[in-house]
Amino acid sequence: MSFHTRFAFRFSTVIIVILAATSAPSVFHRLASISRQVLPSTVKHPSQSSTMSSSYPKELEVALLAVQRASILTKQVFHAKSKGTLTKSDASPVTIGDYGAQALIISALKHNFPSDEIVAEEESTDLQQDAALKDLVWNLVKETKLDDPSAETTLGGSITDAESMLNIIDQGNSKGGGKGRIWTIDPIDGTKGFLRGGQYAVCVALIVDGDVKVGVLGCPNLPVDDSAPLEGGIGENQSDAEGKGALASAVKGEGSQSRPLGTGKLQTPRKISVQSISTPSEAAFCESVEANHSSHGDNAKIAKKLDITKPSVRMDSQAKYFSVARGAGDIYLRLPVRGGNYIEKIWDHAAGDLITRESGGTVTDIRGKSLDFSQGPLLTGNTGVVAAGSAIHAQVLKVVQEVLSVE
Ligand SMILES: Nc1ncnc2c1ncn2[C@@H]1O[C@H](COP(=O)(O)O)[C@@H](O)[C@H]1OP(=O)(O)O
Ligand SMILES: [Mg+2]
Ligand SMILES: [Mg+2]
Ligand SMILES: [Mg+2]
Repeated sequence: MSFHTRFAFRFSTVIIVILAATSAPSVFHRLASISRQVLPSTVKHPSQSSTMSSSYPKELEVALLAVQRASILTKQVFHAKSKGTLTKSDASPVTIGDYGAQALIISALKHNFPSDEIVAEEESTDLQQDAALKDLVWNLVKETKLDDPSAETTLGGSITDAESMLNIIDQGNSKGGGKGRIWTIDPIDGTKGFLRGGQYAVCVALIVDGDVKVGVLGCPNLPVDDSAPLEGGIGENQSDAEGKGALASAVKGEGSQSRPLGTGKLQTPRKISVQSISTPSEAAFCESVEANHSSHGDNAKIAKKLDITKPSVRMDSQAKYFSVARGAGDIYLRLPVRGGNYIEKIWDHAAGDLITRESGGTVTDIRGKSLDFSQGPLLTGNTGVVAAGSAIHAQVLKVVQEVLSVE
């Protein structure tokens, strides 16, 4: 790094510390006031909520609270002018929000389920080499708390210092696979969306013997209202203003739910389901903003063949799965980019896949195979994703296969 770059970076990190210190109380105050205005009904305590009837009650409760707490942290970074962004070796961005959210989620999971394994997106190597950035993440992590002390007690696992925080970030280094209990975490899915002020998601899922059993998605910039229309454009300038912030969850075989994201006690959940359309021509498409993540051209050809007239809505992250699951969108296609060789990661799909299926959707790859989470961190057995309501999935898949010439 040149002297000038280093100076600029140090200067910007100092600014972030100042911004974080001065803006945190107002952000918390605003969040509290949003939850009072928009979220009238709260459950008494998470353990008394509808999570009680679940076959994974503790796992669901901890995952929901962990995502909620991590989202408080990401929202602070979302509002900061500078987000402490680094570029990883695969040229993708990572921010202090990604590191901080991962540390908080892993500490809660390890505290509650010490023998479970974790496959998480980030690792601490770059932070170890940058003391200023590390301190920035540590300041966020140690300050971020749910505003319900009993929920904080449930999560437990408080982190003692910056060095332990690095160690905790690296406890997400399991190789995954098809045996045992494995959590997968994407602390910020859609980091590019996060940076451009669009959609992003905090994602946690529990995979048991290769099968996703629990999935939670925190989407701070999606509307609370499940019936709100999909927001158009390319997902820019979406924010967590009043009425935004939704938390989706599902347990295998038990359906899926949505609730306001909130900042403390879990709010009362509502059941969600895909929209009951029986012909794809009525469907609304969601697709990636990034053209190198999914082929926009092939999507357009498929939409045309299906006689879809509504313009496709572009948004980043697993917010697309959540949108299809609650009937705001109908079809999410993630099609291999021609000439590309990207293999999807489990943390980018596990929670969204389960939430969509538990909402009455079907999720396959372009060959019609279910997503296979038993192969390690990568979805090596799958190519692309086709997610849609079960009533239209077969028709959509057929056209996907025609357009992509899938044998
Ligand atoms: N070349 C790529 N092709 C497909 N997905 C990618 C690629 N590079 C990064 N991703 C991941 O795609 C997801 C974003 O997808 P979308 O474009 O649908 O929002 C993110 O999980 C992002 O990781 P990350 O978690 O680092 O943001
Ligand atoms: Mg990333
Ligand atoms: Mg991701
Ligand atoms: Mg990520």
